[in-house]
Amino acid sequence: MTDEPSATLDGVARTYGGVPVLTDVSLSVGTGVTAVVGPNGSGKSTLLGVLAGAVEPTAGTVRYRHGGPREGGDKRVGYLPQRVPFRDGLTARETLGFYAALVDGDPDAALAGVGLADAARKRIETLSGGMRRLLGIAQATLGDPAVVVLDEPTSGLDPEMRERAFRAAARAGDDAAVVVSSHDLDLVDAHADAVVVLRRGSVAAGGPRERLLAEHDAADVRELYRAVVGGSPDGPGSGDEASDGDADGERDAESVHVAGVSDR
Ligand SMILES: Nc1ncnc2c1ncn2[C@@H]1O[C@H](COP(=O)(O)OP(=O)(O)OP(=O)(O)O)[C@@H](O)[C@H]1O
Repeated sequence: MTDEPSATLDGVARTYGGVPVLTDVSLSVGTGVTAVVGPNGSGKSTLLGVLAGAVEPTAGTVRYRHGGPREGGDKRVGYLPQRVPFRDGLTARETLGFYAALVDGDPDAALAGVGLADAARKRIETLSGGMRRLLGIAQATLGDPAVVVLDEPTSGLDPEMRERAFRAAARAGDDAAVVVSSHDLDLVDAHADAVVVLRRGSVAAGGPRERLLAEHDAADVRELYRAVVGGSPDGPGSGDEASDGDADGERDAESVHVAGVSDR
């Protein structure tokens, strides 16, 4: 392992139709799991899209240690978008085989890695929502990527499947920089090495989880979130509007190195 970041964003901004969605985001991610949390609409998916090379920033730069998705790097960036259009009719193994052929990956190892080896012959349309998400995580980890970007891999899943999805993400984090957005603060608390709290498109707090908790005198990520954003992502005050005020602007645009490997 090394302290050198796997990916670094510097002054990244993104607007849609002139409306700012990300503003001056600077951060770096390294090996391990970095969780991106924040209210609905705070820019999590946009940030993950930028990291994955699927969304073009309107300002700023993204650098990858091993070369990025558009640079023909020696290690690609794996990406699980919020909605994955897997094709009905194919089995789980056939689906992964298709993606594996694109990146010279091992579909059986990827299936086993997310605990789906026994479901290899099941057709996509017979998989539960949770199994599809796990298959999506397997797809994103094919080909030994240096950076794995998972956009809300647990949304809509039951507690057991959520835990499995995060465990699979954490396993991938042994070798890669795994960046996962989530509203599930308890799982973030249990599995994330580093946390980025987004608020209105800016980094309100970010860094190794233990360090952030100590800095904000928080017992867990839920308390950290409350201290930085106000409310919780799944309760009253979860929206940006509801938490207007005290924290606004104070910590915006902080430049952070989020996945300190030495803090794992
Ligand atoms: N393609 C797009 N065109 C126009 N506006 C967009 C587009 N994508 C995102 N936005 C807007 O940008 C803002 C941030 O969206 P984003 O999906 O990044 O937030 P998020 O934190 O992931 O939200 P959620 O938690 O609800 O998934 C929202 O106001 C959204 O409506």
